[in-house]
Amino acid sequence: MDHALPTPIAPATPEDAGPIVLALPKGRILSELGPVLTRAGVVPAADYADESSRRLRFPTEDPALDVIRVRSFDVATFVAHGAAQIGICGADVLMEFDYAEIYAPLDLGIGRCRVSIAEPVVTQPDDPTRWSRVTVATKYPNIAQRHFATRGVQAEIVHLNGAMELAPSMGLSRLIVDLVQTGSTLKANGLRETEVIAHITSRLVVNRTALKTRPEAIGAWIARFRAALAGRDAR
Ligand SMILES: Nc1ncnc2c1ncn2[C@@H]1O[C@H](COP(=O)(O)OP(=O)(O)OP(=O)(O)O)[C@@H](O)[C@H]1O
Ligand SMILES: O=P(O)(O)OC[C@H]1O[C@H](OP(=O)(O)OP(=O)(O)O)[C@H](O)[C@@H]1O
Repeated sequence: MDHALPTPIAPATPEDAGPIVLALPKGRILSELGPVLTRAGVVPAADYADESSRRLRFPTEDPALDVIRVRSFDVATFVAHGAAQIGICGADVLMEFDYAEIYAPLDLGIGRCRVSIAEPVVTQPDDPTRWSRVTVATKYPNIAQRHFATRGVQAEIVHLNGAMELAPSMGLSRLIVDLVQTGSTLKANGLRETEVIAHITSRLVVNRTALKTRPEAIGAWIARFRAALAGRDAR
């Protein structure tokens, strides 16, 4: 499903637009991002990496760039609406929302995991091709629904924001769709991975309208991140 958005109100000139805003996800991606940001020349105020700080918007050493720190899912929302012009989030988030306004030019190769289906180890083997409907606990309702629909199966979604692994044993759902990396969370909760829906890494994302209205600034940031990935220092 394509999420259409109202057209953002463009400033009269790029100069009126203020600093470019880079939306960064707090949590595990942020902890892997440090070296890439440094090589790309993003040097935010010292407290941006301190998750106990209550501040959410940070200046950087470059007066033309500010950083905001938001939840991973919200990076896509800020960028899709043009509130932030660029951002970094997992491909899982992009798959879930499928925002037409977001362009994802760069795979950052961090935050590697997969979106998978899992079921209780004790579940009797069954032939999924014979299902017409199935209950699924997930924080990815669109990904799950689309995936099962391609099999002709109607997914009844139980939408959770975390701890999906508890759902089958507590009678909430037969299956879960969640992120898996080492598999240790599934194992610790008596589940097994039965199918990989997608392999995931983190992406640099940009707002398509901002790329048209401020092509030099946004293009320069894409180039800096590309150089940083290639191991070159942008500064
Ligand atoms: N186990 C994992 N291994 C590697 N990458 C992961 C893993 N779990 C999540 N990710 C990636 O990191 C992103 C953010 O996940 P994280 O667990 O930090 O936040 P969250 O718990 O989904 O967010 P919030 O705390 O806002 O609810 C995910 O969208 C995914 O791309
Ligand atoms: O296969 P593993 O290496 O065990 O990783 C998978 C776990 O990582 C993620 O959770 P996270 O730790 O981010 O916690 P949260 O979703 O509850 O925030 C995901 O939702 C799984 O629970």
